[in-house]
Amino acid sequence: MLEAKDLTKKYGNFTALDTLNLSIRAGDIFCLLGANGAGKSTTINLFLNFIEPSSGKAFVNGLDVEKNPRKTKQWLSYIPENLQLYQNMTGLENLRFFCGLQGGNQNKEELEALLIQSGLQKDFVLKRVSSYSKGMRQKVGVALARAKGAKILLLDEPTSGLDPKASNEFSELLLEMKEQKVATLMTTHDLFRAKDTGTHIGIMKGGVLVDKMESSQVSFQDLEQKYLRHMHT
Ligand SMILES: Nc1ncnc2c1ncn2[C@@H]1O[C@H](COP(=O)(O)OP(=O)(O)OP(=O)(O)O)[C@@H](O)[C@H]1O
Repeated sequence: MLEAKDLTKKYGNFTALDTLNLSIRAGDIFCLLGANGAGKSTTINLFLNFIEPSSGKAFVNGLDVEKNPRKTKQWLSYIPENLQLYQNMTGLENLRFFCGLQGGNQNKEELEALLIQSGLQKDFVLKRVSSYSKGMRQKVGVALARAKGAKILLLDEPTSGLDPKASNEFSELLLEMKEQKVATLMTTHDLFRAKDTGTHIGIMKGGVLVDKMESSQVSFQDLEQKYLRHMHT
């Protein structure tokens, strides 16, 4: 579970995130929308303890991330917009390497199965990552999250630049993980994906969470209108 309590980040006089209050439970997919510079990545970075809050707190499974950085990171998996993998290594070698860093000891067959379950085509498992599309690299990221058994996913614009099919495949993976009670926080500019995949949607503007809704309670048209109204006021 992820929780923000009055979470605030300031850079000098500038407030990047303003008293955010948010709760994301097991099985939730919370999609955070907002214009460039709205504070979405700042939110993710605070949960990851990459940056310190100016005030307020970020909690992972009830633990303050500032006070328990190692413990809380163990529960999280983070997939950034551009996942950095070793280009000269295969998907399988990358997965083995990064799982090793996480303390994992899966064998070759288990790692291969994780990649295939995460949607990577079998004939790419042993190909160098330099030949992968962005969608394929993201699937390695999902495999890594699965290998870790992470119950919380932090995703920063994971589908930006993916074609609709690849983006849809990524959504399918998120929905599978939702069934396994994974809690997901995903930033995105894709209103359609937010409505289609998210259980909850938040709209951020100027560091403030200006709107929050259950996606089942709004139509796509309503969401689009709400979003545009917030951006124009
Ligand atoms: N180290 C920093 N120093 C000063 N300002 C910063 C710093 N990091 C981020 N900001 C500012 O904080 C604000 C929020 O940035 P953030 O990256 O959270 O936006 P975002 O909603 O993720 O945007 P995008 O959609 O472009 O990724 C921006 O105005 C950004 O310029």
